[in-house]
Amino acid sequence: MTEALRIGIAGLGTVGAALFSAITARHTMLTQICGREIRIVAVSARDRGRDRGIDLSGVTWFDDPVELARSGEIDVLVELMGGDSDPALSTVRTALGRGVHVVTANKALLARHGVDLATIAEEHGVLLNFEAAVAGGIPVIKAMRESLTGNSISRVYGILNGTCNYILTRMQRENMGFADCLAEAQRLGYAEADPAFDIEGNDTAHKLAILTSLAFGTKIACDEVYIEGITNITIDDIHAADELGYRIKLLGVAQRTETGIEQRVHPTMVPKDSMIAQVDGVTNAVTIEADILGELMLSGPGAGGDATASAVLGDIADIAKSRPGHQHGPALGRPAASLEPYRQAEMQSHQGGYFISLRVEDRTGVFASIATEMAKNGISLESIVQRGQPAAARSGQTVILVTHATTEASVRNAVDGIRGEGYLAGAPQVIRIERTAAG
Ligand SMILES: NC(=O)c1ccc[n+]([C@@H]2O[C@H](COP(=O)([O-])OP(=O)(O)OC[C@H]3O[C@@H](n4cnc5c(N)ncnc54)[C@H](O)[C@@H]3O)[C@@H](O)[C@H]2O)c1
Ligand SMILES: N[C@@H](CCO)C(=O)O
Ligand code: NA
Repeated sequence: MTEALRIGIAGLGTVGAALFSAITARHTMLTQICGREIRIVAVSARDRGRDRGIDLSGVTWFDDPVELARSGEIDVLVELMGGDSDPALSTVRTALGRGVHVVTANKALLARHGVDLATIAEEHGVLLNFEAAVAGGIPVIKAMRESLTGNSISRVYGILNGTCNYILTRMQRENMGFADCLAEAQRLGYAEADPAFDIEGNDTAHKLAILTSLAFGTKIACDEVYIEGITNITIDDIHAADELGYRIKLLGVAQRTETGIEQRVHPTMVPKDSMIAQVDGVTNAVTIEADILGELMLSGPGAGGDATASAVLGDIADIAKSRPGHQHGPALGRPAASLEPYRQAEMQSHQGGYFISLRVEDRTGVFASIATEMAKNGISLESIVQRGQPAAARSGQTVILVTHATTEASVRNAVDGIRGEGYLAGAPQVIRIERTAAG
């Protein structure tokens, strides 16, 4: 039998410890499937003494993950530390540069340095696998990198952050407060080390930027993603959406338009009967619109130790099954040198429907003035309703509008015009509505 595939794991937190357990528990099965043993020979983490519920006797400990990458003891470096700079960056660079395969779950690192790292992997004839980096356990990287080859993709969108979807689901179902939902997501191992990355939308943006590159064959452009997180979404917004027949989800959307590519992350209203509206809790979903295949939707566990470890393990098994000397597929689905420059479409020209909620003072003519501002900007309304204020506010009204398809620029102009009228009693809430596949 071929020699064992020697694994070094840098990072033994939620994902690293789950991966260690999975490989240890399935040792015999993996050997049979891969035709060679997968053996963890070395690890690195910050705190050697911490109880992780795993047996580290028999593996070499490195205080410094870069030393692990340099050690010569390993065939595969598994990076599970996180962060878009050192030590993750130098650990991965060092491993690839020495001809060691890399598996990582680190979307922040790939979003910023993915093209460089893919180039180094190609130069050294090794694999850079990152299934766990986007939508956790869902095999979306494989689908886009391999199964959809030759398709032209027009749009890819989805729920890409388990923490946010978990928070929005519990707020909607149980009226739970935002902070309590977030604390629970952290306890369950879903959130990033700094959960601001989750709730402010950056984590979704990192994943979206990777998907955009795979979908459109362009260089990764994570700084070009328009980002709004979920921190301004209130239970009142969720209830108002519900009454109108919508759910609010944090979506990442990448779409080809006539002027370039739109990459946007924002809370989004989706019809309650759409497939994506039914995706709840930590579950993620990705929809890909492809010309040969048609529409593909993948859904499954998007975060958590075991779900993520499953994707990492699949990537390791692919390396174990590959044979030395065989050409390895490029990390981003095509040779890094052939990735095209990214061309950004302006957010102002985004087209779609909008939900606009305005807290207004009790004044004669307010309703008519709002309707006039909308008409002035060419916005046609699907509905406009007026209701009393939530209990917290003492007086006034809330006016809720749903628009037909219009442009971002028109909506921003109209809302600015309304602001200028002086009757708003709070910040306007604007939530985009996305066209989605029916359930
Ligand atoms: N938790 C999830 O559900 C999930 C899902 C998909 C991807 N990821 C990604 O997987 C990676 C790991 O996530 P996690 O949830 O296991 O994180 P974690 O915070 O639980 O664990 C991180 C591990 O890396 C080690 N580490 C961090 N900085 C280090 C440093 N400077 N030097 C040495 N060791 C260091 C820590 O000691 C710890 O063992 C991140 O990139 C994350 O974005 C996590
Ligand atoms: N914090 C991330 C982990 C999975 O990438 C999430 O909640 O989706
Ligand atoms: Na995945």
